[in-house]
Amino acid sequence: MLQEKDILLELNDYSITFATPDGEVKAVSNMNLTVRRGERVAIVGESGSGKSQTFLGIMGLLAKNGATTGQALLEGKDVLSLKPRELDQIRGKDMAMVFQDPMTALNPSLKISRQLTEQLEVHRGLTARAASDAALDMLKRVGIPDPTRRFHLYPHELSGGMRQRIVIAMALLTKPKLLIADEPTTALDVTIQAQILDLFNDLTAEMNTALVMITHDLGVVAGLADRVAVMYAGRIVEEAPVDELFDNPAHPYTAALHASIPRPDQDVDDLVVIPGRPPNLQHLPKGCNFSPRCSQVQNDCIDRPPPLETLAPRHCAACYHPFPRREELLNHG
Ligand SMILES: Nc1ncnc2c1ncn2[C@@H]1O[C@H](COP(=O)(O)OP(=O)(O)OP(=O)(O)O)[C@@H](O)[C@H]1O
Repeated sequence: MLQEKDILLELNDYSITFATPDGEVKAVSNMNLTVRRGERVAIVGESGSGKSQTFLGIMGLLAKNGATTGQALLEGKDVLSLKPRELDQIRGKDMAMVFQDPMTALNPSLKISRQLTEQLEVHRGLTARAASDAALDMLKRVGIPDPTRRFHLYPHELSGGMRQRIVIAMALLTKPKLLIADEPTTALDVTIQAQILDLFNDLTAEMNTALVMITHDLGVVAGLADRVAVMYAGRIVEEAPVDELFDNPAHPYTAALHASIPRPDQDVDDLVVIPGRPPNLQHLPKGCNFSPRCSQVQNDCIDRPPPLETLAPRHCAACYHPFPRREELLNHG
């Protein structure tokens, strides 16, 4: 049974809209999600499904034309209702975000040393000396070779992989309770990607930091997350522990994503592609957002959006006609 003290983040009926000259864009619709302390949750979906905006909204970093409704409770406190100064206190201390491009977080004109120590002095009130020791120690932990020398370099003097390690060090320095990683390895080459993902795993586990990993690639979440939430056109369509999601995908969109993961023994020509395109967020379908592309669509799917319902312990899907569980299929021959 999930106890209140175990819950770190709770989204309740959380929505994001953007006002544009052509009308309202509904980027995130009525989202409910819980992240426990120390848990690793992957948020998976195609480009434009609302993954990044969901968490930018929680961090108070939406574009000016964006607005949120509902609640985002961090340790019971609604971060959506905080004043900018109060949010500043929490951001960087209790929750931090790492992006695909490390340069979004680094100031090109400041040495690494300054960028790392500044927040320790501001948020933790450390002396310059103590902040410098702590920052150097963190550089060692994120695997920066020769950290004392690199400490005094500018960002452009480092490789992309090194810069991303610096950003991770920066995000973890204040020991946040929640770390949001938005496609943190997409810009890096494959070997470095694996190292960086290991680093996220090891350090967040060591600090009991909850990790939200945003990715478009369902193929990378095994081993990286405890639980997966699949998003489509601004809604969570399925949520389950990672093994359960792979063994028993219930939503036709998850099943299609699953089938489109390239396998080593497969020809490129045999890759499954989901036909059609996601809906326009200004004119969402009346029923299920996936219904225009869904292979299982029936009349009720077109009438009203399916609610997220529990199918098995900790496994929910928003579908009127979910795929049966594997054991049900076996029992029925
Ligand atoms: N300032 C804005 N004004 C209008 N629409 C916006 C604005 N910012 C984002 N959007 C829209 O919100 C939707 C969700 O975007 P979001 O970045 O969350 O998608 P995503 O799933 O993270 O995809 P990606 O991986 O491409 O970033 C997109 O369709 C995007 O066009």
